[in-house]
Formats: sequence, structure tokens, C-alpha cells
Amino acid sequence: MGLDNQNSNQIYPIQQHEQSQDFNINQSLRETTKSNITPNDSQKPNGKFGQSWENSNDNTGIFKEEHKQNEKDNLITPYKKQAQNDQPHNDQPPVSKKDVDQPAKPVNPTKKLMKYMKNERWLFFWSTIALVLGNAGQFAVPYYIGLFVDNMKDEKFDDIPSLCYQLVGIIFVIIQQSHNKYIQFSSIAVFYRGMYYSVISEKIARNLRQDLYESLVNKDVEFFDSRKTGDLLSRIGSDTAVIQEGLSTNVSMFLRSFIFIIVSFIFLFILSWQLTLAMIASIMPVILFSVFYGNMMKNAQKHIQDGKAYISTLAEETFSNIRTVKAFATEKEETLRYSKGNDTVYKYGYYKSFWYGIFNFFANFFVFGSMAVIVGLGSKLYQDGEITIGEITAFLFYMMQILMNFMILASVLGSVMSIIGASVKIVEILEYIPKINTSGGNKIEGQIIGEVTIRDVKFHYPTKKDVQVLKGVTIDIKKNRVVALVGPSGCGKSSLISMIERFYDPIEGVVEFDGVDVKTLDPKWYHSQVAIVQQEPVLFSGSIKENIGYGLPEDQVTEETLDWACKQANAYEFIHDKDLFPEGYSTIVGERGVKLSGGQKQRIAIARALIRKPKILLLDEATSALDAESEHQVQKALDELIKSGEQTIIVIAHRLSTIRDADEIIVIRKGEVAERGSHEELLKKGGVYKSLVERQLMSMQLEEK
Ligand SMILES: Nc1ncnc2c1ncn2[C@@H]1O[C@H](COP(=O)(O)OP(=O)(O)OP(=O)(O)O)[C@@H](O)[C@H]1O
Repeated sequence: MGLDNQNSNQIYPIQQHEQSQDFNINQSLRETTKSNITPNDSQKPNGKFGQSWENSNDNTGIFKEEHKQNEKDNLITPYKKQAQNDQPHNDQPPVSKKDVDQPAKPVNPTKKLMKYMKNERWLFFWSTIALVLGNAGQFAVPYYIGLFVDNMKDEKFDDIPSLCYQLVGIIFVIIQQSHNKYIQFSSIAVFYRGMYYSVISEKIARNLRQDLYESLVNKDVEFFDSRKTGDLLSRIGSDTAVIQEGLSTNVSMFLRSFIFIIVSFIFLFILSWQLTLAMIASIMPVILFSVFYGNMMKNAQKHIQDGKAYISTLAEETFSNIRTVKAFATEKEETLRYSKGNDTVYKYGYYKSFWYGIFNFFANFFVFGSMAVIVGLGSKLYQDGEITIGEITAFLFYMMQILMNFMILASVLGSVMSIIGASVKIVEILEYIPKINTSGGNKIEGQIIGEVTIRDVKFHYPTKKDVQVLKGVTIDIKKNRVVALVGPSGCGKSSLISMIERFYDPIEGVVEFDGVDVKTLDPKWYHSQVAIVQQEPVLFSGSIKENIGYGLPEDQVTEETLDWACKQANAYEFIHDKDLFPEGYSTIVGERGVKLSGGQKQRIAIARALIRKPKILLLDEATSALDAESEHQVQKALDELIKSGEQTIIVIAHRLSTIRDADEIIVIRKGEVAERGSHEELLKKGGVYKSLVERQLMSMQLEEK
């Protein structure tokens, strides 16, 4: 069979073996695997099988013990064991966080949260005023009780009614505005206090969610390589919800109790400094214990949030791969996997509740024990004539007030620490500085030529530093040329495309666009010049029109431009088939384009790339995930584009016809350029390319037999 006549033949590789250097994987294997077990890069099952969420930095001994216990209990470790068992499924090795995280400097989550709170300082100020006003009267109650007792003891009964009026006036903060006109401040203040604190929590949660989302979409590909979607969704959803709930009720309660305690202490000192010091000494163990307790609550909450993120990842992966779950009937296994994560979350919740109980017991013991101390010492001071019975009574009431608020403070402290625990990961994400920015940089002025130069590029993936994927690749691609990248699976073709697309930056060497280092270019502008069609087309859930015009200004997405791009992409006819798509461009494609066939999705993805009229078009095995008929449709579009010579095209292809039509073929082997030239030149040369083609043809002949 003459090589030159293999127009429609495909270079289907013999299946990849370690020693084999064939082009790609066998097409029939592709057909079976593409929908089931061989997801593309973005779907590689790195999460479920690879990592446990248990990677916290907690520094309390108790928690370390807890981990050990968990390991014994097999509550967390099943994931680790699973990870080991499932290692062959996992294309990405476990990643050291150190390798991938690079925050500028560690930021204290409390500090970061404080920043958000500081932005609402005026609301805080007014709500605290409202809080004080709403509760002001209660501060004076014990003092008045003391006065009542002393007046009764001294039989000054005539003074009691006026004391009563004063007390009512103070409690309700009733102010006489004019004759017969009174304003009752406390109720108004209570209303504002309730409202303001709730508004503060809503605002902080909104700002946090917004900042988190904005920060996430601006991260580089490297960041997402080492994180799972479900985890990130949980950070935006669950973590911010904990913060919001915590802020709305607990901060106001915390402040209220705190103010009560401070004001009551002032009264205590006024009444008797000796008794006050005795009281502080007797409740000191509770104060010290509360620091430890607060830390524990913070760490437990961090674990809970991590656990929630983990189960959210599981759920996200399972539901987005529901067809695979059905096909392999793994519903039970998935439910079990979820329940293990869920149980671990419960375990930490239980742990929190247990320590809350211990704290209550501890506080109760010391707090009420201190009352006995005060009664004993108080009677001694009374005997010495240093204090009246009324003052002792007032002191005991203030003390009760303090102790009650202490208990409230303790329970709230747990929640406040939970807020801090929940914010740890959020802060980590906010502080991560992407290596590749999404804004800034230059635009090339004047006529754009559309040339790419790759100069001595060396590269390894940040999550796989020990494997050098590109080992000093140098290629120059001239204007409107079509260059085909070929080579065995895993040799680095897609990685090279990723360099040009600037998903990653080279470790060494440069990628230039029209002679300018792409690192210096404005990414938004650069991506308007370079478009990519990937192996697995990814669409958004909007209409066909929205998908094709994705990211373009509305005036560039007209009927005319849409028609043009769709005709070029061989998508015009099916979109305008009234039986299939009565709503034409307005057809909603469903989540990830689920309502379209693979070939239709891919042709829309091609139209999406073309409508931008990019100077450079990158085609990363754009037909490899398709069945034969869809592939034919998409290939027709690509062949036309390649022949038109209107763009610089860099194509990773496995069809001989596509490769043969290219102006230049670059054979990549083990991360290096092995050969380059036209189809004829390379065949004449009789090197790697020729043997690849021959081997391929042989395998096809065998298949035909
Ligand atoms: N995101 C990633 N993180 C870590 N390693 C990766 C990543 N993507 C690819 N690799 C690794 O880099 C190497 C080159 O992969 P690349 O996708 O560039 O090969 P390829 O030639 O395009 O293969 P194929 O033809 O099978 O698509 C492979 O060993 C692969 O496992």
C-alpha cells in the first residue's frame, strides 16, 4: 500500500507498551474507554483514590492523639489504604502540599477575618452602642438590690418607692423627652442590635464568598492541578456558611457577655476590691482552661470543614461521573465511601460536643465553688465592718451575672473558634499567589503576524517535579503554517501545547509570540490571539450562542459572525436543523453540553475558537474522543481549516491525512524533537517517523484481516 495514498487512513497506534514508541492508543480501545474508564486530564481520578483530607496542621497534642486513635479506628485511614490499593488508577502521585502551595507569607486566619470585620467597623460601632444601650439597665440591677437590702435593714422604707422608679427607668432606658413624653430606648436599641449584627454577618459572608470566587478563578492551572473541585466548592459553600452563622449569633452574644463581664467587674471593684481579687483567683483555672478549650474547638472545626470538603469532593466526582458509576454498578461502594467520610465528620462533631460538656462541668465546678469563697470571705469583711450586707448581696448578684456570662462566653467561644477553624482554608486560598497572572502585561501594537517560537524549553509539571516532560525543545512556527505534532503517547505533545497556551510557564527557555516572550504579554489579549480546541470539548450550561461567543463582547457575537464560525466548524447545518434544534442558536446545551453529541459539542468548541479569528489555532487531538461518524464530521471541518491557510495551526493528530497535509511534521520523542520536516522528507529520511508510519500501517492491515 502506497503511503501517499492513505488519505483517509488513520495512524492508529498499536497499544502503548512501555517499550513501544507508537503514536497513540488503539482506536477501538479508545472507543471503549473514552466514556468509561479513561477520562481526559481534567477528569483523571486523582481525588477519590489518591488523597485523604486529613492533612491538617493542628498543633495540639490532643489532636495528634485523636489522629492516632482515628488510625486505630480505621475511620480516616480507609482512604489512605484505598489510595495505596488504587494507586494504579491514579495518574497523579500524592502531592506534597509544600510543592504546590506558595502563599506569600503565612497569614493568621484571625487577622484576615479581622480585616473583613474592620471593613464593617461602623456597623459594629453602632450595633455595640445599641447593645450597651439595650442592656445598660441590667448592669445597675444588682447595685439597686444592694441598696434595697441596706435600706430595709436600716428601716428606711420611704426611700424604697423612688428606688423602684429609678430602677425601672434605668432598666428600660426610659428618657423623659418633654412633659408626658417618654422615649423607651432599650427596645429600640435591642431592635437595632439584632438587625445590625445579622447584617454584618451577611455582608462579611458575601464579601468572603465574592473574594474567594474571584481569587479562585484567577488562580493558575497549577493551583487546580493539586485541588479538587468538590473541595473548593465546599470552601465557598460550607466554610463561608459556618462563618456567617457564627458571626450572626455568636459575635453579638460574645460581645454582650464580654461587656457584661467588664462592667460587672468595675462594679465589683467599687463594692470590694478584696472580694474581687478572691473571686478572680478562684475562677482562674476556668480562664486558663478556656484558652485550651478554644484552641481545641478551632482545630476540631478545621477537621470538620476539611471532612465536609472531602465528602463534597466525593459527591461532586460521583455525580459528575454518574454514568461511569451506573456502568460499573458501584452505587454501594460510592455510598460506603461517602459514609466513611461522613462518619469522620460526625466523629469530630461528637468530639466537640464531648469537650463542650467537659468545659461546662469544669466551669460549673469552679464558678460555683468561687461563690462559697466569696460568702465566707464576705462575712469576715462584714464582721470587720468593711462591707455592708447590701454590698455583699450586690456583690453576689454581680458575681452571678459574671458567672452566667462566663458560661455563655464559653459556649460562644467554641463557635467563635469554629469560625476561625473554618476560615483557615479560605485564607490559604486567598493568600495563594498564582505564578501566572490573569491581568497586566503588554499588547503587541500594529499588525499581528502569528508566529510562535519555542526556544530551548524545559518543563516539568509542578505536581511531578521529578519527571522532566520537555527536555529542551526548540521549534519555530512561521505565519499561516500548519504544524503537526506527532509522537508516542506521553511524549509531551499536549504539554507543548500547554506551554503555547500558557497554562504553565516553562521552567527554562522561552515561548515567544511574534518574537515577544509570552510571559510579558497581557493574558487576556494573548488569549484573543491564540485559541485552543481540546480533546474533550467542555461547554457551559447556557445556549449554543452563549457557548460560541463565550468571553467575547456582545457586538462580536452577531448572527453573521455565528454563521461564519459555524460554517467553518461544520456546525451550521446541525444547529439549523429544525427537527433537531428548533431553537437554533438559542438551544440550551445542558450541563457540560450533555444534550449534545460528542461530535456536536466538539464542532461548537471549534466554532467557539474560530469566531475569535485567532492568529494561532491549537488543536489538541480534537477528534480523538469521538466516535467514527462524529470524528468524520469534525475532521471535515478541521481539514478545511488546515487547507485554508488563513491561520497558523498547531495540531496534535493521529490521522495520517491530517499529518500529511501539514506543512511540517514535528516528531516528539521522550520530551525532545526527534525529527522535523514534511511527510515526504521524513519518509525519505527513513527515521523515527517512517518507522512509526510503517508500524501503524502494519497494525491497520492486521486489523483489516
Ligand atoms: N497535569 C499534569 N500533571 C502532572 N503530569 C502530567 C500532567 N499532564 C500530563 N502529565 C504527564 O506529562 C507527560 C507528558 O504528557 P502529555 O499529555 O504532554 O503527553 P502527550 O504526548 O500529549 O500524550 P497523549 O498522546 O497520550 O495525549 C506524561 O507522562 C503525563 O503523565
